[in-house]
Amino acid sequence: MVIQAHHHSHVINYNIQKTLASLLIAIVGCSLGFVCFLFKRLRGQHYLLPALIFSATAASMHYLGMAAIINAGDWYVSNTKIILSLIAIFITSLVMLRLTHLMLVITNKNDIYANFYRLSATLTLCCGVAIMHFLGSCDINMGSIPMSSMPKDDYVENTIAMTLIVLVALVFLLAIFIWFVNFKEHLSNELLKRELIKKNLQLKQMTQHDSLTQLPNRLYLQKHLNTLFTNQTDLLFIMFIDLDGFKRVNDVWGHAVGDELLVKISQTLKENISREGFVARIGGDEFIVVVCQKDKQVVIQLAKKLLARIADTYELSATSVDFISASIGISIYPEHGNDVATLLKKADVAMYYIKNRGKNSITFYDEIEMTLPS
Ligand SMILES: Nc1nc2c(ncn2[C@@H]2O[C@H](COP(=O)(O)OP(=O)(O)OP(=O)(O)O)[C@@H](O)[C@H]2O)c(=O)[nH]1
Repeated sequence: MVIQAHHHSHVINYNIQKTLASLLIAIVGCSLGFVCFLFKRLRGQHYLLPALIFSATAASMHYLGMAAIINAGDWYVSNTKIILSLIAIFITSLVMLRLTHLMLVITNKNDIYANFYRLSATLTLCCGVAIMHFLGSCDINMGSIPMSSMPKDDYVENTIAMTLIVLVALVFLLAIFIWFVNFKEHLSNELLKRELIKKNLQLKQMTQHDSLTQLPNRLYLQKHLNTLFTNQTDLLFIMFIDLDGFKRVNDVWGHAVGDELLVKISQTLKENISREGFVARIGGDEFIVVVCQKDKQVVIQLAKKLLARIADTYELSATSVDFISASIGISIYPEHGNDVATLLKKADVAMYYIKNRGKNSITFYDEIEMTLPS
């Protein structure tokens, strides 16, 4: 179009193959650049590759288009100007992509900022293409080549051919635009879907975990135990751990310090259980440890280790605490029951049995020694 706008003393003709090739490159390159940009956008802000594709496309289109002019006369462009034109189109492509990204992340597309970014992105790309065009063709001298010296089939009459080419290009661009609008819709749906999945996961984490210690809560424990019951071949040991003397920490140093201690004890339990079992917090200073083991002695050793670790000294922000211990009652699946409520109740009864006999110890549930509350 710009070449057409020049005032020439003669008719300019174009090599049809080269002209079509430059249009094809423009269409394919722009589509590829946008697809690459939009897919990258899903993963992060990477503009480099799409900007390279856009600038390579614009440069190929421009220089191939120039080469398609049959009677261009002397045409020479210095290396410096070629390099400058490439830098200009690359930088403007980067800026255009950044502005497009800013526009796309605004949810309300009629927002004044969204319109500002949309307009700025368009103008930036127009400026980039214009700069590249003028830098890349300012030294051209439209000479006149006598028509009679050209093979007849090698060129087409300027006006009709160019009109046809521009019309075909417009149809292609319209198709790409419609595809792009649909794709944007698909993209925002995809982003919304991801956001929804993330929020659902957060919600699940919140409903199934204790907010203070981030340990699984009673709900999660119940689900976990039910899953274990269906898949379990070994014995399952359910340890009911209740801290001894915890209330004193709250009473003397306040709830914040008590919270701090609970977090530390949770970490201690997690570290000492690691992959041997599962730890949950089901109440104030009550924890459950589930261990899948064939050997009862191993479980006794583990429970003793937990007692020793819990009785460690804790360095807290306000004080150090060295008087905490724990009472641990243990029930066994399937010996003591095969549902969560019964097994937790029996482990709880065993734990109270210890509490009433001096605390800081472990015991298994015993049908004869202990009585279940009715
Ligand atoms: N800081 C803090 N305290 C809590 C939380 N939940 C419950 N508590 C407190 O924990 C205490 C638990 O009571 P107890 O188990 O009777 O206290 P204890 O001193 O360990 O008593 P024994 O088990 O008989 O040794 C209560 O004072 C509750 O208010 C919590 O999330 N944070």
